[in-house]
Amino acid sequence: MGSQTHSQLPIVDFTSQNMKPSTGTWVSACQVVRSALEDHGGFLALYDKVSLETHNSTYSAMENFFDLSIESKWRKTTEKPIFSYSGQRQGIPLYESVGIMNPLSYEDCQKYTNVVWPKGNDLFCESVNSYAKQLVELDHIVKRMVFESYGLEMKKFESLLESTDYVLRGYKYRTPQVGETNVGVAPHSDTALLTILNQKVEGLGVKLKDEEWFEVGVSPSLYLVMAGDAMRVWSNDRIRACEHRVLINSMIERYSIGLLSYAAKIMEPEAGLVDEEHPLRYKSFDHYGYLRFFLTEEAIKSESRIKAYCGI
Ligand SMILES: O=C(O)CCC(=O)C(=O)O
Ligand SMILES: [Fe+2]
Repeated sequence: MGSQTHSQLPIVDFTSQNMKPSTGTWVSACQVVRSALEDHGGFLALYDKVSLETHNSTYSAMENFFDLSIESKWRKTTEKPIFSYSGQRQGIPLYESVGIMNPLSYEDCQKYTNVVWPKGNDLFCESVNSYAKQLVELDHIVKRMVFESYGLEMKKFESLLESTDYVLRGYKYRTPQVGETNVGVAPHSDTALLTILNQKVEGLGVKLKDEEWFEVGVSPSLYLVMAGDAMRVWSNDRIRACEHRVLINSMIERYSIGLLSYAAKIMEPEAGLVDEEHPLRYKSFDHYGYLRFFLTEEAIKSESRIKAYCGI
């Protein structure tokens, strides 16, 4: 028996009453969040502000969506270069995902719902809107903690939040047939600033700093918070983009839900994170330009898509 200990993904408890700015709990959590993002690109969050009712109704609403006909799922719901629906993709036959742009706006949820369900679907519309509103607070807290831990001004944090677009994503994986791959999604990093994921069925793994895979648990109040390529640019490579993957090993369909954030305006690497030790690594960054670039041949051939797009 070896005495080798594997590293773990840090877990931060946001349910504590003491998790308020300026408290000791908050200040130490800021350090844990920053080191976890720098080391692994992510961490686990315990967060109980998404009610069980909203959690359950949003998963049901997502199941409802994935049960639709292929034609309904492929209806165009946004002009942005964001996958409104993705499925039947080469190499990942088990995977499907749906994205609702601007889920914090009830009106936009309604517009989305009316395109997909011309007769309406109040459960879908209300659930995704409530889910996003209850979860976005965690996104704000984490970003605030990142700004605080680097000693950056709060007005910079506020201006980042003001120019953020959100997408709520649902994921579904069917079980593999005999002889079929169990890879739900191959290892990758997300293009987003931050992705906050909850899974209803296990399968999500994170590649830690030491190259070990860490399996994320299942609970309505457990979220994986991950930095994406855009956070790497913003932080001038201080923060890693979290490498993750999904394996389907259970005999039931897997569902998960994520809240992803994107920079709505051209973003520069944060000036306060550029110094002699950390020279400027990226040019200015157009997030939607990056999403358009992402599936080009040049991007696919490159060693690192983000470096190929705006690296120095
Ligand atoms: O299914 C999940 O939980 C994550 C899926 C994923 O990583 C992706 O589509 O980018
Ligand atoms: Fe991902």
